[in-house]
Amino acid sequence: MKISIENLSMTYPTGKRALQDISLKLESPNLIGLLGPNGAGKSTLMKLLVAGLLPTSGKIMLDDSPLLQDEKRLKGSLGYLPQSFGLYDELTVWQFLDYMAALKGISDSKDAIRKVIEATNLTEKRRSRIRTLSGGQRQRVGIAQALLGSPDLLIFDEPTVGLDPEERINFRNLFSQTARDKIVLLSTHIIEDVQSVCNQLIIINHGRVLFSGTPEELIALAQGHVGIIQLQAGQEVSSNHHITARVNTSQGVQCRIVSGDLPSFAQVVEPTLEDAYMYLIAGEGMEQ
Ligand SMILES: Nc1ncnc2c1ncn2[C@@H]1O[C@H](COP(=O)(O)OP(=O)(O)OP(=O)(O)O)[C@@H](O)[C@H]1O
Repeated sequence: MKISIENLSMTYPTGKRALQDISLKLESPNLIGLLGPNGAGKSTLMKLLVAGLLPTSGKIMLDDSPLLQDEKRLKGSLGYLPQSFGLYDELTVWQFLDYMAALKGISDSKDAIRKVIEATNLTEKRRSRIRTLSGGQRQRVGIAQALLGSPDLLIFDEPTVGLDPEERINFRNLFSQTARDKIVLLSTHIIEDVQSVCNQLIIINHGRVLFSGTPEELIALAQGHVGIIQLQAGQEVSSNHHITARVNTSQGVQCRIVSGDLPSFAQVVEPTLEDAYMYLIAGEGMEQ
């Protein structure tokens, strides 16, 4: 599967320009992390990709036909976990997934449900009513319904919200396995979620694409722009630099900073993915 996003813009009826002239190519197999601060436009992009919203201008091509012309095909090959997902509280996990399987037109639903229940570690909870589940378990049910029928395109809007660290690791592994022959696009605020598993990262801010490439390419952008400085009592970091960590030591305060222009006394260090992300996002307001 190949998705081509061409000059896509979205302005809400309120006049809010959520996306501005976005062009991107997504190809399977690929696990893609969509990163950006609150309000950057991530959910809007995802809703446009699942034809839940119509763009103001531009288009999305699914293989070689326009997405909106081929909505039926899209629905058959799509798994989507929206950011807020209404579950039917009185149904059991199995009943809910059975209902979702029927909506998706899956014929061998028993087998399909069993597979996603196992993948999301819900076997013990399959007969529990959804209202009795914890936040993390409910999130797992949301992920399970998206996986039903093994769709070629999976879109997860903040799938790891509400999951504890162990569950987050399990899900990272699950996304990575799932993406072996599919496109999985996941949005998150948590860099660790994408660090070890995504082969493509897309960073958006203020409705524009700031970066699309591999994690290594993102890190390379920040080379020479991350350093450690030691502050004496009463000394402050200039507002041109962005602090990513601050540790109190016996000699004073040690700060890790990212900056377009590191001070000469900074000890230059290798950037992490988080540093590189901060460099890119904060860079819009930094002196270069
Ligand atoms: N239905 C809507 N009507 C008007 N404005 C909207 C609507 N939905 C989103 N917006 C605005 O569009 C911008 C992008 O929102 P969007 O939800 O796509 O961002 P996001 O990156 O997903 O943010 P978050 O990480 O907080 O979920 C924001 O300024 C938001 O307030």
